[in-house]
Amino acid sequence: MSDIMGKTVIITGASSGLGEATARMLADKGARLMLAARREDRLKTLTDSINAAGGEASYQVADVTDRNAMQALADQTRETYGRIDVLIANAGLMQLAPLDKLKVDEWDAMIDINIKGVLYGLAAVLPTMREQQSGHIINLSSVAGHTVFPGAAVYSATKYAVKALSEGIRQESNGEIRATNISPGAVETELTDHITDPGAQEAANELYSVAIGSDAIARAITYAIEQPGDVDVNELIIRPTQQQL
Ligand SMILES: NC(=O)C1=CN([C@@H]2O[C@H](COP(=O)(O)OP(=O)(O)OC[C@H]3O[C@@H](n4cnc5c(N)ncnc54)[C@H](OP(=O)(O)O)[C@@H]3O)[C@@H](O)[C@H]2O)C=CC1
Ligand SMILES: O=CCS(=O)(=O)O
Repeated sequence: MSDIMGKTVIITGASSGLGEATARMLADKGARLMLAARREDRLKTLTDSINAAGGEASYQVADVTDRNAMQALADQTRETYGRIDVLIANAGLMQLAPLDKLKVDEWDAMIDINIKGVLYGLAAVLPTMREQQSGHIINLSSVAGHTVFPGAAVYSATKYAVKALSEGIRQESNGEIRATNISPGAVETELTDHITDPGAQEAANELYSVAIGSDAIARAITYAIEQPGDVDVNELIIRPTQQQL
């Protein structure tokens, strides 16, 4: 199976931003979706809207930091659709602040969601993909996974880790699993809403003054999925044309 029609796709972090935009685009192209996040009201609204428009979507509430919940998500996807073709490990948290502020709880949360969340998703779907001898893991890294800037050290560390995981999956794929690392720059979503440090918020407002829309990233993810099965798009960086960082 090489294009999108009929492919079963799990999207974590589907309740807003990039996950929601990608869900809508893939549904339009005939993917069968399992949408996951913590906010059930958002997931239900999105799922109903996709199904009402003739698409095929289900949802499951799942916290990516809970390994059992991620396994249950994969199990439910198999039960609903019979297979798992693509995992989009998109759920993420960005809490920028200088290291001196010692926002250790925020460091923990970013490490848990951005790194362990990606790993728990991988652990949940990999056995099924091996059994199928095919699958596609799409991880959301960031421009911050390619460069570091003041206030972003811990967020960057998590996104460098995501990039390393994507490359590791590629190298160990044994020709069965495609691995795509997506690195967006500033995109208009709820991502910056979780910054608690006023100085970092101000810097983020400046960086995000040139932000582009979520559809740009949805198109990049769609491009990676719709390639023929022997073509593995490994790395895409998508920035606003006006972004300097
Ligand atoms: N927007 C941007 O400029 C950029 C974004 N990215 C990355 O893209 C990804 C998506 O972010 P974006 O759409 O922008 O931001 P949003 O804040 O809009 O979306 C984040 C999503 O992650 C989900 N999420 C957060 N924590 C958890 C958790 N513990 N368990 C399950 N789901 C969780 C949220 O859902 P809920 O709260 O309902 O659980 C939400 O759906 C992130 O990995 C981010 O780092 C990378 C570079 C740039
Ligand atoms: O992940 C966030 C995008 S940027 O700040 O690194 O450009």
